[in-house]
Amino acid sequence: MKGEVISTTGQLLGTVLAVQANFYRVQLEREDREQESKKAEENVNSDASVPVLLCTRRTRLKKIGQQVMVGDRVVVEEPDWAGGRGAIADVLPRQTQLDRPPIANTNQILLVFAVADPPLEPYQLSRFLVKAESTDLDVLLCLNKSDLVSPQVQQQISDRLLNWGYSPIFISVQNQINIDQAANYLNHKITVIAGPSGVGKSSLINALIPTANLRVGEVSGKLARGRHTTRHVELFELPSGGLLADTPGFNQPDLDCPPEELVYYFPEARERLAVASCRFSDCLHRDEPDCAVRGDWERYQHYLEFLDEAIARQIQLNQQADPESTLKLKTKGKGQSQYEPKLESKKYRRVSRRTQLQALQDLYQDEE
Ligand SMILES: Nc1nc2c(ncn2[C@@H]2O[C@H](COP(=O)(O)OP(=O)(O)OP(=O)(O)O)[C@@H](O)[C@H]2O)c(=O)[nH]1
Ligand SMILES: [Zn+2]
Repeated sequence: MKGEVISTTGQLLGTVLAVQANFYRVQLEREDREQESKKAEENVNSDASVPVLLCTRRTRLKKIGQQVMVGDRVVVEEPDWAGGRGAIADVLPRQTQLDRPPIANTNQILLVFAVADPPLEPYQLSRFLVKAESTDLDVLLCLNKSDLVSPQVQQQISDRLLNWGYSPIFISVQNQINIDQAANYLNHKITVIAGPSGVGKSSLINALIPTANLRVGEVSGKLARGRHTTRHVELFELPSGGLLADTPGFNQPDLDCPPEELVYYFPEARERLAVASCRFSDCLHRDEPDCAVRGDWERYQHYLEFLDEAIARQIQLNQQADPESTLKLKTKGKGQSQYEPKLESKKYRRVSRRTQLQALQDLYQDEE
């Protein structure tokens, strides 16, 4: 039986597309939809094409504090086919979890940049790439507006990015170039789309999903704000299967990974470390002797700059977590305070490592 593939117990499984107040829009998995349309056939009033149920969360889940996120695969009970309602009874274990935007089970990040208008800035691109790599998800790179540059220029860009460890797909939403090729990479996956403003993200989503109807060419103004908040996340269904997250426009992503991890977010540096090791295991690849990473690769300068930033950030975090290295300010009563020795100095404690999958969060900042 087909249904057995996804559920051995005959449960209804679905994916949460959006969260609206206390309701969850759940798209049933294909096999279930066959069942559903069978049921719908039996019911004269129902619409056989409705694949989505508006669901509540069972009290039991609330009691155990089980959150339901967009992207979650859930067990749906008591489907009311005619009314399009149901109840979420369980959440399947998450494969991945992004915090900003909050999406479970994301497979990959699709970075969109333009080859021109706005011009392709290597440093900015590098930053987005490093941030995306730090999520540990697969990273896809699409370069839009290829209609604006010659094939020779495209080749130059392509050669350069190959040295960075990437094979970009050149697309033109305007001239419908390579859109199908890009779409192929999104099949049956949950993809988060990201990239700077004006590169054509909305245009691309509209080209991939004509029913999405996103506004194009709107400078992030007041109208756009409602949609562009991290709190509102929505997954759009791709016609050939797969889900795409429409995400807010965002600023320069912060690089907040621990400094010692940064190097792994450069594929070309990873390659060096795969074949050789640095003399010191805690090498930050600056001026340490016998470093396997330091060298004449193009983005080494980017690495050094991002490293400074990551170190500065870590120092700042340490200070926030521990403003006095050995003394703690204790407030007593009304405005009285005194320093007390700490029982345990946190001075040398490493900043707790954030889940890598949360690292994208600074990509998506509320525009407020
Ligand atoms: N020449 C050319 N222009 C394009 C192409 N794709 C999109 N554009 C134009 O680029 C501008 C920005 O497109 P959007 O889709 O709004 O860009 P966005 O990335 O969603 O921008 P934000 O919403 O600010 O993040 C619009 O004027 C589009 O018409 C393309 O392939 N070629
Ligand atoms: Zn090194």
